[in-house]
Amino acid sequence: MFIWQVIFALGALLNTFWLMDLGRFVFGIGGESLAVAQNTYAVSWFKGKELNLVFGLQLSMARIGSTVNMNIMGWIYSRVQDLLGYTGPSTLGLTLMIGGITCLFSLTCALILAYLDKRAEKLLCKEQGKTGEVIKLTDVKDFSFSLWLIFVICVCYYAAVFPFIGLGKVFFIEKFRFSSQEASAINSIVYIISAPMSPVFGLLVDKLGKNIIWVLCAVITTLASHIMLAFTFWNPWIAMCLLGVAYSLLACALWPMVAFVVPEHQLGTAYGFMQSIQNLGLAIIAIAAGMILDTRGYLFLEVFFSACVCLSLIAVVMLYFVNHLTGGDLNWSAKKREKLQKVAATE
Ligand SMILES: C[C@H](N)C(=O)N[C@@H](CCCCN)C(=O)O
Repeated sequence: MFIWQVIFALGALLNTFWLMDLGRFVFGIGGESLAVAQNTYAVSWFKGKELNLVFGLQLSMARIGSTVNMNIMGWIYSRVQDLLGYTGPSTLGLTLMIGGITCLFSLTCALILAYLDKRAEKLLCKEQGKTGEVIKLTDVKDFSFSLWLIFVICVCYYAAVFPFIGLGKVFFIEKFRFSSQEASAINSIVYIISAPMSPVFGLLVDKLGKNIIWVLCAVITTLASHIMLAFTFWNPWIAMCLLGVAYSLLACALWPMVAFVVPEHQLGTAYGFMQSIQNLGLAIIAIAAGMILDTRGYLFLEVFFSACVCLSLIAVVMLYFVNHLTGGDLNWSAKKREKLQKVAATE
């Protein structure tokens, strides 16, 4: 990602748009692979401990990053412009190079993590505990129905959050007559809420367990928020704050569930699939949402997003029953999980 951020910035410096496109394309592949690795690391180190909190903290860091980026890049661009005395490709290129410093920091952290992970593996003799099972893409055919339901919840839920935020600014300007600045502020509130709230919710889910119930609460709250935005003229800050809280709760409770339904050696494949399906869904839905907006307007768009959340709700309810009927541990309380973990350790 660091290398391709530099290539992206070089593309701007040289005023070569195709090079910028290429840089972003590979950067995107790297970014999602990084997220898969992060999730897998988190599970392998924290399953049975503070896993939901760790996911909450990851999300919080990512959201602090997005918020800082949204607010600081414009300022850096102006400073570079003042320094060079003109606007244009070199100003943009230099600004993007400066932005790349965060990728360098990320790379340094990844190298330190790799070293610590290797060292811990040796100290804890983790190699000996390995089952020798080989990772194959064909593992997909062994994925349980519960895992596929988690994928459906993920794609349908995120479809009503990320593409909505993408079109949100114009929505608030058109429907609520907000100024451009007010619309930007309300549109970023979801990410701003998620930065402090995600670790809090992560801790709560760790202490209480019952992941499916939390996901259910988050999906219902999100549906209420979209319905408010679609059919009422109530102050939209209420709906957007609700959406921010619901989104933070969902992300803390949903992603760790994968660890309960797949064996450890298939975790990377499962998270990789979850993100591929999520991104495919987001790409299709972002195009569909844009078309609906152009041809039918904002009411239809909000109804469309509400329908996506409804599909996600159906999948959560199905997951609840499938998990119950198959004796799955997705909805166990934290106490029960701890008790069974102790029993397993003594056996
Ligand atoms: C970036 C990825 N496609 C994604 O959707 N991430 C989730 C959270 C993933 C859990 C923490 N690694 C998000 O809500 O941003």
